[in-house]
Amino acid sequence: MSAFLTESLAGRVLFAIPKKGRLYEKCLQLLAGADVQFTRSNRLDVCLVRNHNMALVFLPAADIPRFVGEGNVDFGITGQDMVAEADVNGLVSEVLALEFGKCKLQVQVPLAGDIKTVDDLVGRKVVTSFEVLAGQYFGELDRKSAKGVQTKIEYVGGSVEAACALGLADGIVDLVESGETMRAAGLHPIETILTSQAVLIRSNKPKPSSDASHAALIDRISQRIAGVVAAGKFVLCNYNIRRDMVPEATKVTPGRRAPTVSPLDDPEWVAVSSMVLKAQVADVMDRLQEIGASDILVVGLQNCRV
Ligand SMILES: Nc1ncnc2c1ncn2[C@@H]1O[C@H](COP(=O)(O)OP(=O)(O)OP(=O)(O)O)[C@@H](O)[C@H]1O
Ligand SMILES: O=P(O)(O)OC[C@H]1O[C@H](OP(=O)(O)OP(=O)(O)O)[C@H](O)[C@@H]1O
Ligand SMILES: [Mg+2]
Repeated sequence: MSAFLTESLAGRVLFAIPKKGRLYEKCLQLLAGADVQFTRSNRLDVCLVRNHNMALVFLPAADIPRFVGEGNVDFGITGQDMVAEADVNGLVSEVLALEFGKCKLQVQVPLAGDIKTVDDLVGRKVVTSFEVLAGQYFGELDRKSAKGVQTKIEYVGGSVEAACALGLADGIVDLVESGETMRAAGLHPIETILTSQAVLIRSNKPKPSSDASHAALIDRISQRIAGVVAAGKFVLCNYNIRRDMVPEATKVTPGRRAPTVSPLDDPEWVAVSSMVLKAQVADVMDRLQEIGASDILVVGLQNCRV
């Protein structure tokens, strides 16, 4: 890192972003939605933010919990699985679940084979990129088992699913989202160790140079990101309904605090506006129609503050 860059980082809030992989693109979308302006030069893993006293540090997702935990970086985005694997309990706080990067960490074994349960794996060989979590999980099973043996946990950095076919392992512990990788490798899940999604984490050990303005900036950016996440999760539902049906309508669209009810020129009717979970909107529209609502409009949110 050039002396110039080191100097210009001094006094700035540092925000860690996964440098590549599954979480990268979504993180860029969040930063754009939060109006964090920067230009990432080719290959450079640190860049200054133009419109805030902040710099972005692009790091492997697996390293982010440790950097944030040790206070080198003020806050960051990574997977809950990475936080658990880094064993940084008490050193970082999870500020916000980000609703992407959803996956499960599962114990998987060959479909064709003699291993049917995790107990069958006790004393055998398990290959994984999550040696801490797999070690804790099988350590516990080993202790409970009457076999008096230790399950061998071996680390590989990627393409974990190939380990069984290559004769390296009897089972694996790896991430599953669609299940495509697992099925293509002739494996099936026999246990889920944890479920995960991307999260915003914050250091519990602020840098000695941090002051109140730093804490305020971390809060402001976290709130902006929360707004972008909520905008992706909710839609705005507007409709007209007879005034006497408002109590029923409020049950269907309670809103986050309460629905907005506005008078119309016709005294017997009102207009209602309410935030609704995107995942529930079709069902909500059916129910609104059933209770006599009309002109039901659903509008996507570009951004919001919640
Ligand atoms: N298939 C997936 N679906 C959803 N989220 C995933 C998936 N795979 C990984 N993740 C999430 O993204 C995080 C980073 O995984 P990613 O695969 O990007 O990192 P990596 O394996 O270090 O990088 P790469 O695969 O590019 O070498 C994981 O810790 C997990 O939280
Ligand atoms: O259930 P699926 O939708 O198939 O996704 C799961 C796969 O995604 C990740 O791998 P990635 O593509 O990051 O490759 P890697 O093994 O090299 O990390 C993970 O390690 C699984 O292999
Ligand atoms: Mg990967």
